[in-house]
Amino acid sequence: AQSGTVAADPQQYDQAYLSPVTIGNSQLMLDFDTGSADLWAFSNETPASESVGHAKYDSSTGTELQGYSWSITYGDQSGAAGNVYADKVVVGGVTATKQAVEAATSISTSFSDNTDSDGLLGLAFSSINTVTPKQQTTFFDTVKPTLAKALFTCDLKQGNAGSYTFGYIDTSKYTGSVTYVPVDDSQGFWSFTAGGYSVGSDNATSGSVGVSIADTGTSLLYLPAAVAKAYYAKAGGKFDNQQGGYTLPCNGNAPDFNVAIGGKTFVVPGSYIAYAPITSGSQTCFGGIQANTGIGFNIFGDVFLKAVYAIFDVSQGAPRLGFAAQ
Ligand SMILES: O=C(CCCl)NNC1=[NH+]CCN1
Repeated sequence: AQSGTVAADPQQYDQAYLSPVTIGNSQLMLDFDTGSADLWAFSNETPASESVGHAKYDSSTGTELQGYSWSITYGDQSGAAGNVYADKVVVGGVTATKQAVEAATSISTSFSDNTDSDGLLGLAFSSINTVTPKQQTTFFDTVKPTLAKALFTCDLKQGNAGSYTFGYIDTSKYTGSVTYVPVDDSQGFWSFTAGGYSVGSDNATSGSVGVSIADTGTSLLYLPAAVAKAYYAKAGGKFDNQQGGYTLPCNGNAPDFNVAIGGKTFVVPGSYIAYAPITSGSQTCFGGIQANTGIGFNIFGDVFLKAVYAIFDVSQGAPRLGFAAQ
């Protein structure tokens, strides 16, 4: 049975985390994304003007799936589209011999401009894979039958290399016990229900955060408008239309955000919520917590995930998420 581990290297401000992946004879840095289900890469089929500075998948090692195509748009309105190949994909020693690899023929500017990232490796449920006429499986779903345990884990860190594992849980990566919650995969996401919250030292949680997805592909933590408002009222922040979200002082006094999941309280340090100066050198920071207005559910992105050890587990039949403090 297979198992393995791969580094998750943070970009500036932990905006995304990149992991080395071998596809055919190409070595690329991909953004592992539990909020989507396509494995796509810059490729020899990507216009040169859109792929400056990126490593590219050389599709000559693959078998083209004739007439297949893909097209994806993400929550932040970025996107890409292209053709499909079957090729060997290796992640941390775990091998998929015939993985659907989606070669980009067009890519939005936010991906072209981010030269650290050579594509995405989707880890949401294959039910939202965009390949047509025949939907394809994610890397995790492809290798799942060969894994020692049908699960993968995510150990992201603030400003330091973390890791993803496939097929095993690294018990040295967390403290205390793991709290498991049921996952509703009906929309293709790792969706769970978060409970009460509190701000700063008062640890008695109140209110209810609600339906949320665990999404490594999203940088920030998107919460109900009322929860975001309550946080920034205590953090001395404000909603800044010009910045398009809440901002707060970068002065190191931001309060922690505490949220109950499965009856256990998890703490997002205030330092993660003073996310990044709005412009270089500014004493005003863009907030790591923002309102989920227009999304329809909460997104527990990297600002939350780098505070915990997360286990994406389908080994019990029904999918579940495990969270532990790190
Ligand atoms: O698209 C989403 C949000 C799903 Cl609700 N997350 N994944 C991702 N990948 C690139 C930007 N965002």
